[in-house]
Amino acid sequence: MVTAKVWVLKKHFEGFPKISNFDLKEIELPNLKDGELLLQSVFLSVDPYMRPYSRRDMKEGDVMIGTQVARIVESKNPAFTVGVFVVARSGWRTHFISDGKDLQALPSSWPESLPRSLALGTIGMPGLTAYFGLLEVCKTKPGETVLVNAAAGAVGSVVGQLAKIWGCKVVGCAGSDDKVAYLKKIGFDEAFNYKTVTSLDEALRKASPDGYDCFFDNVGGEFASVAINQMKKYGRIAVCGAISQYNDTVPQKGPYVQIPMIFKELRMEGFLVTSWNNRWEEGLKALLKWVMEGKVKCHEQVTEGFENMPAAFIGMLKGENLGKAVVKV
Ligand SMILES: NC(=O)C1=CN([C@@H]2O[C@H](COP(=O)(O)OP(=O)(O)OC[C@H]3O[C@@H](n4cnc5c(N)ncnc54)[C@H](OP(=O)(O)O)[C@@H]3O)[C@@H](O)[C@H]2O)C=CC1
Ligand SMILES: CCCCC/C=C\CC(=O)/C=C/C=C/C=C/[C@@H](O)CCCC(=O)O
Repeated sequence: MVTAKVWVLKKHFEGFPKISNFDLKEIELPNLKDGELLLQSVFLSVDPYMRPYSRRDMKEGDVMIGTQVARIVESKNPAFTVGVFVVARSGWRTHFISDGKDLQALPSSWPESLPRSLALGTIGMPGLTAYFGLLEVCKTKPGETVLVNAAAGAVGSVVGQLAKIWGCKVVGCAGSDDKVAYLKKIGFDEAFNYKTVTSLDEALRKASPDGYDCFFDNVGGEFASVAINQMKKYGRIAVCGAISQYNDTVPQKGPYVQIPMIFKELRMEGFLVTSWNNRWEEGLKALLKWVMEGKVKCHEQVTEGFENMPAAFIGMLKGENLGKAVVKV
């Protein structure tokens, strides 16, 4: 019998998550039945969506939702062999049993030298979010100017690099000087620390005096209110996330966007990366190629130890991560 460790949501979040919202439990896993697999998590993802989705999808006592890279350690399913690595959506667990239906194998061309944790970030759901958000929502054209916030994160850092590959000028903002330096290192044309600029309006105007053709919004709130007034005519706004609001106990006002939307004939479109589930293979293949060619640089914020999952999650929400936040078990 294998004992799995799991993190459960002990108490729904009120405002910013706290360590006390979580409880670490042990579960004795049964012996495998025919067709089943036993897997061990090697890397687990902590993502912003877990904060709003927990209230919508979970009840207290449930195992926290989430994805992991896991290794097959025992198999009673001829389609899966011991030692193979997959991406699963089994939540915050060290070990789990699967019938194989909900597992995604890493791309067959995944090189041994490439960290498998990237399957949770640049060459995974966040990278695909950037890929489809730019390609299918922003529909960037060469020579256009793209703005992205939370730009040093899992999604934002890929947005900026893909926009560069696709011939755009890229402006990014992030919440620390180290992150701004990183953005310039990976090719952003302009980058600034939104926490220290005296005026966001001036910082955006200085970065691109002619304004923005595309705005890839990961943050929402006040930032969006300011940025929308600097969109060019017929600009496109991809509403990817609103992390500035996930921990609010009282909904923020605004942003009041109607006048610039009309006057500049803007298109603002919310999207979920899961809308392109049937094209994830296409995106992963492209992202893997760009990473191997060195055209897309990756950075991970690795937290060691399953026991530190809540701290890694809270840290990411506070902006302590540069690049994709993952937990190494
Ligand atoms: N629509 C979709 O399908 C998907 C949407 N998303 C969304 O994309 C966004 C980025 O996700 P992801 O790349 O995984 O996360 P990141 O790796 O970017 O980590 C979150 C970052 O958000 C920034 N942040 C946190 N709070 C605030 C705040 N109050 N104001 C401004 N910035 C803040 C911090 O960076 P900083 O230092 O810049 O403050 C923090 O590092 C999220 O909104 C997420 O919900 C992600 C995946 C799929
Ligand atoms: C409930 C309000 C939600 C408002 C928008 C919040 C977040 C947008 C966002 O971050 C969406 C992310 C989607 C991620 C999808 C990931 C899947 O691959 C796995 C989801 C995990 C699971 O369903 O178990």
